[in-house]
Amino acid sequence: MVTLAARTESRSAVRPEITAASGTPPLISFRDVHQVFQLRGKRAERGSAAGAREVVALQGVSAEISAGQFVALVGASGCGKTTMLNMLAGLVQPTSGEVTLLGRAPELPNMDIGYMFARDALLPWRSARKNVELPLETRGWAPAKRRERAREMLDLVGLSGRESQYRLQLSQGMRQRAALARTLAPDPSILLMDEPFAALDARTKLTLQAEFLRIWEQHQGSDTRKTVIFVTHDLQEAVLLADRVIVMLPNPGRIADDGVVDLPRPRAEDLGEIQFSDEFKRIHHDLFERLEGAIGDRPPRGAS
Ligand SMILES: Nc1ncnc2c1ncn2[C@@H]1O[C@H](COP(=O)(O)OP(=O)(O)OP(=O)(O)O)[C@@H](O)[C@H]1O
Repeated sequence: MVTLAARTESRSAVRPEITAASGTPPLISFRDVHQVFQLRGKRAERGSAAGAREVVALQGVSAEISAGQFVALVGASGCGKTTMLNMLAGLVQPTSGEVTLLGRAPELPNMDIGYMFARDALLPWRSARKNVELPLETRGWAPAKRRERAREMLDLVGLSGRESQYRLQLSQGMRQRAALARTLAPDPSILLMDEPFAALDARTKLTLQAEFLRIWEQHQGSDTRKTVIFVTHDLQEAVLLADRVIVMLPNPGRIADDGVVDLPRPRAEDLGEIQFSDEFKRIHHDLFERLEGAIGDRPPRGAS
């Protein structure tokens, strides 16, 4: 059943199935979060010409995310998606409001978090294997254990045989695979993914989406399932991968819609077909309408 139910107006009452069980604090909580960045230097000069020396990156953002949920943050450039990830990573403190991870303000560094970016960010002077070993080094793993884990992870993402190659010798798709292996290697329980597949061609993107989902869905229904916050511009990608889609709007950055995607799981093996299914099209269309409605500052068609 399609249940893109929780709309802007009812955002404070997030649907019961996506809130934590009563008595259990949510893993992640944003409470009335505002983020204002002061512009300096040339940006401020440009801004002042337009009458603004600051950017309201987030305004009144509230959301709760339970452990094990796969949440997509979707929206146009500048609506504050990366800022939300950076807050969870402890890189940005909110101007006002509260962000908590297991009831506490996020701290830096947090070894339970894996952060993956749109561009691979592989260190060019390190081989693929050495890149994957990097987060294990910072966590103090012994060299032999690191090597073994890196090989295992590169194998998992289809890069066995490429261990000793460097960034320049790898295609963009291979670099993203290596970056995915590096993110997953220390087995973090929370994955912050900032447009991880945006730089890929459509075919490679679908392959990597499926491989990532296969790895994530292995732990389906167990306590070890990772919580994923997945930033994307691509509504289709959001519906295909996530359990829940939070749609954001810019100027100021805010949540426009927040709903559950009730497509069956596991999906990894059928992603190619799912995107052509009637159910997928219906959810995608519904979300698109809601987004258009929010952009136009008018209720979407069919809303009462
Ligand atoms: N450190 C900073 N200093 C000043 N402005 C910032 C800073 N970080 C973000 N911003 C501004 O805040 C707004 C939100 O930025 P953010 O990167 O979170 O958006 P986004 O939705 O992730 O955008 P994109 O999809 O383009 O990555 C933008 O206008 C951006 O220019």
